[in-house]
Amino acid sequence: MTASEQPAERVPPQPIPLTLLTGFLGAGKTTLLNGLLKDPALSDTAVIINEFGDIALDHLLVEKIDGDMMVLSSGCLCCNLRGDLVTALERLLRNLDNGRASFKRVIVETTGLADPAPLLQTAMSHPYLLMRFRLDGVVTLVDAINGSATLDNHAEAVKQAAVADRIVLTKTDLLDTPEHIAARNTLLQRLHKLNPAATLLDAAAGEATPANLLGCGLYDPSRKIPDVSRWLADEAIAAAQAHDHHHHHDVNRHDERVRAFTLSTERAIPAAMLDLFLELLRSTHGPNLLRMKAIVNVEETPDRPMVLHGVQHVLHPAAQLEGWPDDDRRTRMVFIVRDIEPRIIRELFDAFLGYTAPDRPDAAAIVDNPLVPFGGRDR
Ligand SMILES: Nc1nc2c(ncn2[C@@H]2O[C@H](COP(=O)(O)OP(=O)(O)OP(=O)(O)O)[C@@H](O)[C@H]2O)c(=O)[nH]1
Repeated sequence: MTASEQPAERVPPQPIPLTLLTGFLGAGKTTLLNGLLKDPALSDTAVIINEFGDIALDHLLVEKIDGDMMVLSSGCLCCNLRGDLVTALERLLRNLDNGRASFKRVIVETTGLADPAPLLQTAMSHPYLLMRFRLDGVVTLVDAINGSATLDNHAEAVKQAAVADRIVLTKTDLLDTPEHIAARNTLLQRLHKLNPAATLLDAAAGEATPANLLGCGLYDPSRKIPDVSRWLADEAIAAAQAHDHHHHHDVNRHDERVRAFTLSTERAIPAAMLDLFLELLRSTHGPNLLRMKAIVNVEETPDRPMVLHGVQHVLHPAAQLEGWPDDDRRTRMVFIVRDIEPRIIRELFDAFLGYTAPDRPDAAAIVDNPLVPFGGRDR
């Protein structure tokens, strides 16, 4: 056998960098991802999106240009999600190895409710994944408007900030009063205390570039506050226990207080009705409306659906799409709420669409008197 006939020595493939993109509900993860994916530096990127609840909309809203994309709709943030992530990463590798996909980097966008510790623990300890991927960094987005309230109320948000290599402050362009600016400075101090080693970047200032976000180097928990190592150790124990623990999770339920649900209708909605419905919702339930995402068939523009985003009391300006992303032309509104009974919002929606029951007020009655029985807290 001549040298040229020798079987080529198998060189193990270079581990693929994997970035975890996290941040609380509505912080701006998909917006940032869309921007990043347009950059030629990220043309070879596979994306895994994890959405909370059983109806996923994000995959319709990510303007993916090429490469692989997977959506994991999984509400369970312990064993199921861990397993789903492993399965999704393995599937990507299979596609890569048999030539069905070609990518050099993976970005995992977590749900805003994700506790990052189990995901990190999985990425850092699963034997096969460790061989093929290297955790390149955790990028956490923090909304400058809602960030402080979110840190006060949601332990997941604190963990997301504490484990980050890069913290990106979003929505600083919306800070237009001296009080807002002061609140932003307090938030920055708080984030620095939570995670002194993370680089803080401002999205609106154009700092969230691929060069600043990617290539963080191997993930190093020892550079984080001591809690992070403890969380990861706790997760290692939880992962071991999960082998013996297969329980059924309601994918629309996060905990006792937080849940997701969807409203949908075939009926086109008049723009004025939609505005009234959203305003009433925002003014009545504001802070407990953790997230609202919708694609809406507006009566006046049936071929150009409206995309809506609500984050706590902030209703972002609506965007109009050039066309429907797929054949499904129904209005779909996904809500993630805290301490609100889905029935309350569903009945309000029905009233605005004219689906009233004999014992319930219609839209006019609600608008004339917003204290009719829709507004209450009902856990
Ligand atoms: N003004 C402003 N709006 C932003 C910024 N980043 C995101 N948004 C808006 O915030 C809303 C939510 O953004 P998304 O990117 O969908 O947030 P997300 O974190 O992916 O949301 P979830 O997946 O539900 O957790 C959208 O209306 C965005 O246009 C920003 O820096 N400035």
